[in-house]
Amino acid sequence: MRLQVALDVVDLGSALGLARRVAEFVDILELGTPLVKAAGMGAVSAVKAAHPDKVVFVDLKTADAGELEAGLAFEAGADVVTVMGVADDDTVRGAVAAGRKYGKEVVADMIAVTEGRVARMREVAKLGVSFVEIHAGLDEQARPGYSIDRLLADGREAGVAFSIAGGVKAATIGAVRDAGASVAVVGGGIYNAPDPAAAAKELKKLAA
Ligand SMILES: O=C([C@H](O)CO)[C@H](O)[C@H](O)COP(=O)(O)O
Repeated sequence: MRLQVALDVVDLGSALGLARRVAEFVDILELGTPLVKAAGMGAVSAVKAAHPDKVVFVDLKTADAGELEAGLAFEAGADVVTVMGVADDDTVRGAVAAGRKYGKEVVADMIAVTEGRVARMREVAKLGVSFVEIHAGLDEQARPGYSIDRLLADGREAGVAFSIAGGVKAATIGAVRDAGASVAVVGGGIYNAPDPAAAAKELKKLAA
């Protein structure tokens, strides 16, 4: 299973600093949505230039104009972008069309799809996304009683390639791997750690 770090910081300097510390232990560097909104597509180019050997994942969370938004990120150097799984099918198709044009990948982020999530994951897979991200966002995680278990259950049931995001940490990354995920996404479990590099190293070992 591959390890993806979500660079959920809001300025490019912090993102580059965090990426530099953890890159050797991760497979995928994600520019989180807040970073993209704060720093723009220039941040995509800067991270790719600093880490040409890493997969650069740009969490656009596109909800409309799929081909246009995905194309902007691919032009800037993204290897993978996200489109909202809850978006219109034509938005997903548009992002996928941009991916085909640039020879890059599109992931459907299933954040906010709670009812009928497995069925929707199968639909977007048929629309051509490379895999789905089964995701509980930061607001959902903050609610009392949040558990990653439902994400894992949906992954096991779906029969499509998936990643898991939603507060993954050392205590849960083994269960993410055992559920069959291709990628574990970790944000706070790395950037909030006292030593992000040590946390990433440990997570990589546990993910293997
Ligand atoms: O995508 C994310 C979130 O919606 C903020 O943009 C996070 O990057 C993702 O949830 C991973 O972060 P953690 O949940 O802190 O591991």
